[in-house]
Amino acid sequence: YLVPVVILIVGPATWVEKFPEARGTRQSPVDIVTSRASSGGSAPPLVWRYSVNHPRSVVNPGYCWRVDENGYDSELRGGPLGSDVYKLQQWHCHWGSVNGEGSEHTVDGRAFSGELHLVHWNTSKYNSFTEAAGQPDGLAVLGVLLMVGSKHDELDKVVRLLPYIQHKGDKVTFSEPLNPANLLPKRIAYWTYPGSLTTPPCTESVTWILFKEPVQVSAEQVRLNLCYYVNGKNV
Ligand SMILES: COc1ccc(N2C[C@H](O)c3cc(S(N)(=O)=O)sc3S2(=O)=O)cc1
Ligand SMILES: [Zn+2]
Repeated sequence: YLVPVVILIVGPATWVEKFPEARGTRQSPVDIVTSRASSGGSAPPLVWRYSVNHPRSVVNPGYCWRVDENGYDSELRGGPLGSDVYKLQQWHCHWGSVNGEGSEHTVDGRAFSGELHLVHWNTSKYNSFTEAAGQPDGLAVLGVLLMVGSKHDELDKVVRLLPYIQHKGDKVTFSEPLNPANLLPKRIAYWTYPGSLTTPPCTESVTWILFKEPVQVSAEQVRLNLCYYVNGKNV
C-alpha cells in the first residue's frame, strides 16, 4: 500500500507564490566569494551620522527584534551611493536557532552567529520610505556580521530589553542614549552589491553594504537572542 506523503514547504521556497520579486535577478542574501570581489578603486569614503539622544522603541516583528528610528535625523552618504543621501529608518537583527549559524549573508560559505541590518532610504530622490522601498536605488542596508566573543555594550542596551518583548507585536520604548554608529566595526572596509530585501516582499531595492570585519557579541547575548526562538520562530 502507498503511504501518503505530505511535504509541507514553508519559508523562502514558497515566497515566490505571494511575492513575485523573489523570482528576480538580484535576490539577497548571497554568499560573498571573496576571491571574486573586485577592489573598490576610487569610490569616495562612506560616511554616516546618527541621532543619539532620542527615544527609541524596540519591537518584536515576529522574527528577532527591530528598533525604529521614528524619523529622527540621520545621514548615510558616499561609498557606492553616488551623490544621494540616505536616512536611517530602522535597524534589526537576524539570529539562528543554533549558535554559530543565523547570519543571512555568508562569506566563502561561512555563516556567522547573527547579522545586524541598518536600513536606510534615499531622501534625495524619494519622499517616503515606502516609496523608496519600491525603487532600485531606494534603500541602502549596512550589514554587520556578529560572532561570539566579548560583550557588546551598545547592543546590550537592546538585548537586555528582549525579555519584555517575547511575543510578536510586543514593543518597549527606551530613552537611554544610544549611538547606532557604535554598532559598526572599527575597520570600515566593506563589500557592496545591488540586491534585495532578504525577507518578503523581497523587493530588489537594496544597495547592500556588508562590513568585512565581524563585530563581537558575548555568548550570553547570543543565548538571550536565541532563547526566544523555537524552530526559528519567536514564541
Ligand atoms: C513597502 O514595502 C516594504 C518594504 C520593506 C519592508 N520591510 C519588511 C522586510 O521584511 C524587510 C527586510 C529587510 S532586510 N533583512 O534588511 O533585507 S528590511 C525590511 S523592512 O522592514 O523595510 C516592508 C514593506
Ligand atoms: Zn534584515
